[in-house]
Amino acid sequence: MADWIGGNCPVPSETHAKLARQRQANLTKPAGSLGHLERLAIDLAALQGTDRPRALRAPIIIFAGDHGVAARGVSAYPSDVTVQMLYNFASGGAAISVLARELGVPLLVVDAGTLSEQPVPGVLTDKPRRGTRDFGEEAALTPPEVVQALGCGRRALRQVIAEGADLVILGEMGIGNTTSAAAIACALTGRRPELVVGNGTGLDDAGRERKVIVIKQALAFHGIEGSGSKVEDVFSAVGGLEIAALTGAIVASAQNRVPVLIDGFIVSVAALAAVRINPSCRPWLIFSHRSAERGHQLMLEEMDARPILDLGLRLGEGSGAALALPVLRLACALHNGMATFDEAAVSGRIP
Ligand SMILES: O=C(O)c1ccc[n+]([C@@H]2O[C@H](COP(=O)([O-])O)[C@@H](O)[C@H]2O)c1
Ligand SMILES: Cc1cc2nc[nH]c2cc1C
Repeated sequence: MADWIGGNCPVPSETHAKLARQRQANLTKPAGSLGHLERLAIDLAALQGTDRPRALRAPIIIFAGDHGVAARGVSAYPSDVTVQMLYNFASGGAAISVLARELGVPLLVVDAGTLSEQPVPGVLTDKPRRGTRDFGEEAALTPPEVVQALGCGRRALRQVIAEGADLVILGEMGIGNTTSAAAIACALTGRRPELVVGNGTGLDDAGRERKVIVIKQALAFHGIEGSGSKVEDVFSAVGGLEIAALTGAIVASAQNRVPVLIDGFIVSVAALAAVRINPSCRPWLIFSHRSAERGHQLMLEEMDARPILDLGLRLGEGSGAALALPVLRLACALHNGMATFDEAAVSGRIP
């Protein structure tokens, strides 16, 4: 395992959390009436160590990778789509490209392991190999490939936060990656594949059953049933290059005091792996939405997470996280801009 990944993440500032809680209690509204928005502003204040939290600079990183297991008919789309979408991200036509433009935030796309032979213009290439091996018959990745993929995430993260970031948004693209993510989720939690496996890009029920069987057989083949396996062994057996890169980016972000807005099922599985490797990164994670992918709710429960949105999304690309950014921005605006009872000469709660 990469030596840097266990390095402690800073503890959020309890002093600023306390000040933010006091401020929320003094703002001109019934106590607690802004619900989850209050919690978000307080958490951001503690994470950013400030009286005035903000979510203005929120660069997006998308990690892309291909999956050998896709050859087993576990996705509704062919593997070609992964690289084709990289061109779409770069030329501005993908959902996340539109959202990034509307939000005024930069978008970095990283090829962490697609099948592409050539670099895609406008995309950062940092990949140990082209696609994973089919984990139905061999280990998806070697241990050094896992270490390199974790490092890819850290390098991209460092590049992006060097330009300044109040938080980062992480997303992914990879045909077949819900199969890899579900296998990782099963191996880290001991849950049965039936409970974790979803329809991904749109498999029918027969396809989903095939996916369950592929994962069950792979967990047995690699000896990672139950919940006792180490993350590095799980990544090597059934991992994805973009998923390991996400895990590296999540830990590195927390180590660098930058909160991470987590997207859907795949990014949440990468987050669970990050929390298992380095539990001190957990306070730095903000969960943006509940994906329609079966298994996502279990991941959220596993990390005791409460997502901001629940819109039935299952796109990936960081789209759910990007959509939650305006809520975070407005939570900060309310926290910073509302008048207190004293300032507005409004009577407080009857004692
Ligand atoms: O983010 C999610 O919750 C999510 C749920 C289902 C599918 N996806 C996206 O769909 C792709 C993986 O689906 P699949 O069926 O090919 O495994 C990948 O590119 C993901 O970004 C994403
Ligand atoms: C077209 C398409 C776009 C995507 N974006 C993220 N995952 C995706 C999967 C497909 C199939």
